[in-house]
Amino acid sequence: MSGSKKPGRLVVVSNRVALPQQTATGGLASAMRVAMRERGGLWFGWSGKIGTDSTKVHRTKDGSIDYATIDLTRTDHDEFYAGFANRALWPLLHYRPDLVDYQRDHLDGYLRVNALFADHLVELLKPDDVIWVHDYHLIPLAARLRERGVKNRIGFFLHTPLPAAGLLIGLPQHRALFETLASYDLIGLHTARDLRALEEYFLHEIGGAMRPGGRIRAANGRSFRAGVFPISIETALVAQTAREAAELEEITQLRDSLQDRALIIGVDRLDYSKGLPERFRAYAHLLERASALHRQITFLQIAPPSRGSVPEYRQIRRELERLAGHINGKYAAPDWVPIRYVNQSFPHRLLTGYYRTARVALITPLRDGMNLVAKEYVACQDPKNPGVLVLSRFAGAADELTEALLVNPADPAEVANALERALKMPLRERRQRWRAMMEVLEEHDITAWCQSFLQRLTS
Ligand SMILES: O=P(O)(O)OC[C@H]1O[C@H](O[C@H]2O[C@H](CO)[C@@H](O)[C@H](O)[C@H]2O)[C@H](O)[C@@H](O)[C@@H]1O
Ligand SMILES: O=c1ccn([C@@H]2O[C@H](COP(=O)(O)OP(=O)(O)O)[C@@H](O)[C@H]2O)c(=O)[nH]1
Repeated sequence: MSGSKKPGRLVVVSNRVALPQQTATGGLASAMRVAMRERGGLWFGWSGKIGTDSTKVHRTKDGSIDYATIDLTRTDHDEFYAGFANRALWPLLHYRPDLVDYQRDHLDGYLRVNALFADHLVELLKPDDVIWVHDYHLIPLAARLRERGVKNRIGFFLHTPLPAAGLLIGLPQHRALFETLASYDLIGLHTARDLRALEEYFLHEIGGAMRPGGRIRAANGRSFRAGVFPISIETALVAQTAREAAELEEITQLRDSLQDRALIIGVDRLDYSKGLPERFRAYAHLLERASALHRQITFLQIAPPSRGSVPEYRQIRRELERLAGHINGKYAAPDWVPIRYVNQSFPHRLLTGYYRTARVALITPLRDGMNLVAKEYVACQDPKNPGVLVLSRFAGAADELTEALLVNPADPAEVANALERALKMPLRERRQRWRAMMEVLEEHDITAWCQSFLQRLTS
């Protein structure tokens, strides 16, 4: 697209859509809501509802964003979302082949819903629209659109990690699925490791070839580009919201309830990829080892339930209830509860105040595409007295937030050591580390992310 030509309308397509007035507890929805607000355009996806008619498109508008959503039938929801996307692809992409439950009818449902999305989209598209498809739910969407004659630029962003080819090939029918990525013009990933995995897969499993300018040519002759685009947050606004949130009644209540104890915070969807049982065990390890810290600290874990129709998610919920009960039973005193475990989601504004109140954020996923909570925590700190981020080296965010205390989440002793170090860290070191991370987030915010992807897609 030439520099002087007005860019075409942006059409974002994702399974999860952040509809107006909804709390968006996932990173994709919260990030794309901000990106869409700035640029405007059409956002197409699932309404979040199960209905009997998926042929009807619901339209609504919020400022410059036009929303078009469809309900999913019970069968489509179970096979596409709860089935193939979240019981086969999600564990595979998060390095958990042991949890992959591949079922042929789930794959059929996944392909059917992708075709359904394509059927709806062709009715909504204009010739100069720039289409940006998001995440593992919609890998074959560009191929289905191309079959229907769509010639527009189509980009794809994968919000999860991408594991090495050796793992990807364990998925039955992997080639038929992943080869369709070649129908996109540009594929975005969070980290260099994810990009290497994509290249390796196409070169060694699909029989593709690298072309000048980082292009990858697939076996069918189509070529596409791929690049690293780490997603981010609206840094300045998040920081401002946190400053203002300090005055909210809920934040005062939290502060009063702490009685000068240092707050450690974790905020994660209740997902096995987030390493919550390992985190609870690491905290217990610290309590066991450092009795001087008893009554001095409080760990608040916010964990809104997620994907409750998938059995592994119900199981992790039971496991955490048991662990939290066990740890509190063992270490609590009449006037102190070591873990506050809350299965509820909170509006973003309130979260920013919680982050600012916390001396430490304990964010230890076993694998995570990015982890926006880590970035939000940093942006919310008081520059004069910032808290410390303890972060899993397996979150995409660790590639940029190198001044966090980086840990292997599977090692309770290592996490407990980092936690203790964070709690005792002198102000000077806290400030140095925070400043370095904040500079990264100020330069690479969500606007920069969105612009860099779309500029590459349209150039
Ligand atoms: O839509 P749900 O099934 O309720 O799940 C919520 C979202 O979870 C995942 O989020 C990812 O995207 C974030 C932003 O890029 C990233 O920081 C995080 O590491 C990822 O886990 C999922 O990829 C989304 O599709 C879901 O909407
Ligand atoms: O109660 C909650 C819990 C989480 N979030 C938001 O949900 C997003 C989670 O994104 P992240 O990338 O950390 O993980 P994901 O859930 O997408 O895997 C962040 O913007 C959080 O602020 C929220 O608004 N309320």
